[in-house]
Amino acid sequence: MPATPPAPESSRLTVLAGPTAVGKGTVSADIRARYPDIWLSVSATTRQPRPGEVDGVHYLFVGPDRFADMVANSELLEWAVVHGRNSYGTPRGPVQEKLDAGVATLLEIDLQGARQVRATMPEARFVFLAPPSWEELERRLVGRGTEGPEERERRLATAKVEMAAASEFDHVIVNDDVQRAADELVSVMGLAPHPVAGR
Ligand SMILES: Nc1ncnc2c1ncn2[C@@H]1O[C@H](COP(=O)(O)OP(=O)(O)OP(=O)(O)O)[C@@H](O)[C@H]1O
Ligand SMILES: Nc1nc2c(ncn2[C@@H]2O[C@H](COP(=O)(O)O)[C@@H](O)[C@H]2O)c(=O)[nH]1
Repeated sequence: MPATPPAPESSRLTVLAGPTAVGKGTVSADIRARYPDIWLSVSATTRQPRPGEVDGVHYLFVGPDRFADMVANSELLEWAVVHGRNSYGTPRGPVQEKLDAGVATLLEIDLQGARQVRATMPEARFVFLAPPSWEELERRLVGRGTEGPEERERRLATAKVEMAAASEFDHVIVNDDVQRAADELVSVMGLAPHPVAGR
């Protein structure tokens, strides 16, 4: 019997996408807190930090010139202008280092970025985080309180496009409860979910 070829490093890569305010950041933060074995990529963005966001933790906050340099120097694994405003991208070097070291790696990116990663690393897992309903998505966006009405409209317009693309993904997880959704994501990543403390 021929030996089974080893899985490529990129099979340890999971891409999480989904519409604005569905809870990608919240679910990722829960994973960061409860699953230290999973490494979350830190994206570069030209967006201004929100209150409480820390440079190097939530994002690498860079100016447009630095972002353009990163693109020109092929420093980004993927990148996109999201919601028609700001640029976001995944620094290539740290992702490659983690994958080479055998670390389970999670990217939280938009649909355009997920499609780019699919084209270059098709062995990765692609997960779509969905809201329990459209009305709940709108409630979460308003409730977060970080965008004004105009930006919320832009984000909801993108969300319609992203929702229509859910079937492109290998798995769809409904974010009805943060810890439950995080545990389902961990399970999809091929890791054993931890028991949830206090339940
Ligand atoms: N399961 C949930 N139940 C209720 N509220 C939630 C749940 N998950 C996230 N939220 C809330 O929804 C809001 C949006 O969450 P979050 O910022 O994580 O979304 P996101 O998908 O990262 O958004 P964006 O793509 O716009 O960055 C936050 O106020 C968060 O607390
Ligand atoms: N293509 C990429 N999209 C990214 C990346 N990092 C974040 N994002 C997506 O941007 C939107 C908006 O984020 P916000 O923090 O301004 O609310 C959201 O859908 C993120 O998933 C990235 O590196 N590449």
